[in-house]
Amino acid sequence: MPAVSVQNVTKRFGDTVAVENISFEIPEGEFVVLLGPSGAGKSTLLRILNGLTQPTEGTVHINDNPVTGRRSDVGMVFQMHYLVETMSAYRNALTGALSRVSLVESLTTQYERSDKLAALEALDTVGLLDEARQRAGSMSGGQKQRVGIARALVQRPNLLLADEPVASLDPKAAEEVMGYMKTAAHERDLTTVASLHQVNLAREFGERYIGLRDGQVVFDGGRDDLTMDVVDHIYYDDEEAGMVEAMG
Ligand SMILES: Nc1ncnc2c1ncn2[C@@H]1O[C@H](COP(=O)(O)OP(=O)(O)OP(=O)(O)O)[C@@H](O)[C@H]1O
Repeated sequence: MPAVSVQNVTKRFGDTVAVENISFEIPEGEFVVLLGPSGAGKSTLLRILNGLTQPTEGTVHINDNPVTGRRSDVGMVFQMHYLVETMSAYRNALTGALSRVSLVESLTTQYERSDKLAALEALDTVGLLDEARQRAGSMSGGQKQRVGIARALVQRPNLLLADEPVASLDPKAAEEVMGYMKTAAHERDLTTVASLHQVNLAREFGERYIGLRDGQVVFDGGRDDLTMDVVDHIYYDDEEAGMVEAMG
């Protein structure tokens, strides 16, 4: 049974076709990178996987269960970390546990001991155990993003999604954050789908690549198949790709 199964998924917004007849399966534990130019449909696809957006056509299954709405077993890391800046890294990570409780419970939250341990474990995974008490607002962009990953891990997800998680970071911090995300995924055999704009990072951390263009899958393969020609094909139309080639 694949961890994720996407079958003939199309999403239209009025006349705009954001995602067109996409199908793929992801085995458990695979680290997939979504590539594609702006507007290719990456965020829409991630939101469909998370149940935040309903496809116009087609189906998505996670561990054989159809995705029909927001799922608590899908963790999400965003470009903007959305941390509570006045709270500590630990408290922020702990809020990942809220996805499993009802709204009423969350207002009077008494966290379980197992959740507190999970928060500390997750902070350890992202290399921030020593900074657990530090206020999120006083952390660097890379550290904040790592807290965001820890928070998603506390959710105990079956699937981890990341929408351009390092787009606002400098290259060194971006590489560090991706390294921690990969480690976290491997340690937990956690199926991961991350969209990335930086092809070099994608190459370094991805195991499989799904290239989107105009809402369609134009590439699905491993690192060895992700040649420069393939990257050009994903990002540029044929005329542009020819110009890029000619420029050397
Ligand atoms: N809520 C919406 N309403 C209308 N159109 C939308 C909506 N969300 C996305 N779109 C359109 O769907 C297409 C795909 O957008 P999407 O944000 O998924 O692309 P993307 O690959 O994530 O782009 P980027 O890298 O810039 O984030 C675009 O044409 C976009 O304008």
